[in-house]
Amino acid sequence: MISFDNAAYSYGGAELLTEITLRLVPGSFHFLTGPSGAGKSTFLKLCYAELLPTAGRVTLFDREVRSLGRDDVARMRRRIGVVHQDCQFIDHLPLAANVTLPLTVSGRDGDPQDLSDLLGWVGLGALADALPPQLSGGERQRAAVARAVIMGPDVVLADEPTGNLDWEMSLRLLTLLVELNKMGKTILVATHDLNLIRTAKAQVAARVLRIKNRRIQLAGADL
Ligand SMILES: Nc1ncnc2c1ncn2[C@@H]1O[C@H](COP(=O)(O)OP(=O)(O)OP(=O)(O)O)[C@@H](O)[C@H]1O
Repeated sequence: MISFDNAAYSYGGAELLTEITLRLVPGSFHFLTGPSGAGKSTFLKLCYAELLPTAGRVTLFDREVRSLGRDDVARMRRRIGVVHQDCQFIDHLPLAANVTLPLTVSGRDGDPQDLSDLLGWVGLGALADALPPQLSGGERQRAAVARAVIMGPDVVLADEPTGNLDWEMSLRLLTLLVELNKMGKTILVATHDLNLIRTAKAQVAARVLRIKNRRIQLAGADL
C-alpha cells in the first residue's frame, strides 16, 4: 500500500531520514515515534507525496511517487486521509462545511445523512453549525478525524493527534482510530506519547516504528 525502498530525505543539508525500507500493508496499524525533530512529520509527508524522497523509492498504491503527475497525486490523496497536527480549519466556515471541504474541493456533493452519521460518530452531531474558534481542542481533533475520512480513504495518517489533549480526550481519539482500523483502514499515527501506544496495544495489533539515528526501526517490546 505504502512502501519505502532504501528511501532518504534531506531538506538540503545532511540527510534527516536515511536508508528507510518498510512497508505499510493494508489493514495494518502503526505508530511512529521518536524525539522531537527526528523527522516524524517529514516521514508522514513522504507517505502522502507532499514531499518526494531525495534518494531511493517511495511507492503509493503500486505507483512510484516520482512517476506521478499532478492529477495522479490528487487522486492518490483522496485515498489517504491526513489528520494534521494543527488541524487547519477555515474559521469563518461552520464545522460541517469544514469537514466536507475535501468533497467541495473535488466537486462532489456529500450525502447529508452520511455527514450527519459521521459527525455523530466523532461525537460532534450537536456542533455542526459551530465555528472552529468555538470548539475545544478535543472537538477540533475529532473534527479533523471526520474531515480526514470524509472521502472514504484507504489510509489514515495522523500527526500527533493527541498532542494538546488531556488523557480522557486522547483515549477518545484513539478509540476513533482503532475503530477505523477495524473497518479495514490502514492507520499510521505519529506520536511521542508512549502511554497512548501502550494503551492502544491492548486494543489493536499495533506495531511501533521508531526513528533512531535517522533510520526507522520496528521497536521491540521495550516500550
Ligand atoms: N521545510 C523545512 N525546511 C528545512 N528544515 C525543515 C523543514 N521542515 C522540517 N525541517 C526540519 O527537519 C527536522 C525534522 O522535522 P519534523 O517536523 O519532521 O520532525 P518531528 O519528528 O515531526 O518533530 P516534532 O515531534 O517536534 O513535531 C527538524 O529539525 C526541522 O526543523
